[in-house]
Amino acid sequence: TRTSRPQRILKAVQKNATKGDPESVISAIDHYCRHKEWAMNVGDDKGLILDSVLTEVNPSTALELGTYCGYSTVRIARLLSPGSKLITVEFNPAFAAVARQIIAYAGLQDKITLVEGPSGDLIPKMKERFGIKSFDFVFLDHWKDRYEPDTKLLEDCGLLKKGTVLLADNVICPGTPEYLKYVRNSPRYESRYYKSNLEYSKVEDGLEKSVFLG
Ligand SMILES: O=C(NC/C=C/[C@H]1OC[C@H](O)[C@@H]1O)c1cc([N+](=O)[O-])cc(O)c1O
Ligand SMILES: [Mg+2]
Repeated sequence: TRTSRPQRILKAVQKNATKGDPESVISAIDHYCRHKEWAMNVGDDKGLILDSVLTEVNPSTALELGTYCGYSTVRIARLLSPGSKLITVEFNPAFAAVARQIIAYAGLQDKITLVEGPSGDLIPKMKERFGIKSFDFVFLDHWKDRYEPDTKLLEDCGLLKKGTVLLADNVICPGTPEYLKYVRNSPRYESRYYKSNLEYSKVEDGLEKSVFLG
């Protein structure tokens, strides 16, 4: 049977990127997805906003919901200070298998823990399993109808602290209306919209940055 799109993305990385060089892995994926076949990576345009927010926050402990092929996982981990950690959650085992290989190709496996399973089940286990007190930064990029319930779950599990930054992809396209309503109306968050475009496209999309006020 045909290869999968994630497998073709992995092949493009192995062919065009340099082992141990995260920038070349990011460029290889962006080039493939812009010129060969679209894929749901956060991409280069929104990726620059992700980079700038990350540099500002400089998280010691970060969480990503929705790994897919590991594009944003590599984007985040490459900017982490020594000793900082990123936990990334992926439900789909086939996606996770490709992501592990792309993360290893970038040489970032020591900074990243990829956990397979539903975010709703894994979030309540974060403290006991990974010794996490709280997250400094959360990137939401998984199923769009899970952003709001998982944010409430992170609150209820005491995984957010005063100043934790949530950054959500796709708040316009495909859209996350319930999540936007929640963070923009809740007195516990200070939210701001960063207008951009859907990855490898001219369609509008953007990132919502929400600071937890405690
Ligand atoms: O569904 C999207 N992401 C959710 C990913 C869902 C997958 O990741 C978690 C789970 O394994 C699921 O199979 C998405 C969709 C579009 N899109 O334009 O359709 C653009 C994006 O940036 C997206 O993150
Ligand atoms: Mg996305």
